[in-house]
Amino acid sequence: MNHQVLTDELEAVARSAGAAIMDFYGACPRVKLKTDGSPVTAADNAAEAIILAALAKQASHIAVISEENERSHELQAPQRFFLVDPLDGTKEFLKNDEAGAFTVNIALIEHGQPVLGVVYAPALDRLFAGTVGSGATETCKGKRRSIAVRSPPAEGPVAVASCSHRDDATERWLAENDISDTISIGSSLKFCLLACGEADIYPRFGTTMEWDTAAGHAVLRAAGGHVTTPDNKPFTYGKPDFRNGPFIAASGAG
Ligand SMILES: Nc1ncnc2c1ncn2[C@@H]1O[C@H](COP(=O)(O)O)[C@@H](OP(=O)(O)O)[C@H]1O
Ligand SMILES: [Mg+2]
Repeated sequence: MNHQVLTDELEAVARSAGAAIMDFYGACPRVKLKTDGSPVTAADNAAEAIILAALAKQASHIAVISEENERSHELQAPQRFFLVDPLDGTKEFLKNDEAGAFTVNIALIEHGQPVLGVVYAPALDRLFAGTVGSGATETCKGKRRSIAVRSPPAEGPVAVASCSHRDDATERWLAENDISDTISIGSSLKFCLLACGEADIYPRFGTTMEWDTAAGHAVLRAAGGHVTTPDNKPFTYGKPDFRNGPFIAASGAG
């Protein structure tokens, strides 16, 4: 299937998953703690079931690595696979505040790089989609527009950073790079703010898994940005246990 057609189909899947999440939003769903200490709720599981059923129907020949399906994490990464985080920013979801910074994430990886992805923030009704080579879009309140990264403003770049998982290494990096303007926001929306020209750089030194970053990374690539390791090496997917190392996401082409 053509990548752009697949992206369009995944937008609809992400919307269905987001609608299922919103059924639980504000309703204090029961929280379980996973072995890594991170929370999971019935909303994560409901969204994942919708996405996995849709992928099994539309692209059954492609392997799926999904956050809440722990058996999938034991797979040896093939050359082509989906990465799914049905509810990224679970801590923000549970806060139930006006920021609404939680997302549904679906990405396709080919040869270690994300080639397409969708990120949907149902509480904000912002849906980002990117197909590398064809561009990126944001659909908000029924209106779709093309998006692209911006050149950093003359007064200096604006950074984005995690809200719930800030760490000393990130603070040091921001200080060393003289970046004082930082937006704290949960979930993969950080990549999307770079992709749509609302921010310029996203340094991440704390823990993330590949499903946390793949879809946002795809949207950012499609919008003209890039992600590298802090020492400027390629940031690839299909790593052991699907665990990421530190990275810098930026608006410039790399
Ligand atoms: N100590 C930790 N152990 C495991 N995962 C962590 C973690 N700290 C952060 N994460 C990951 O960071 C994601 C949230 O990123 P952010 O802080 O940018 O919102 C979480 O996604 P989930 O909410 O899907 O579990 C989780 O996968
Ligand atoms: Mg996540």
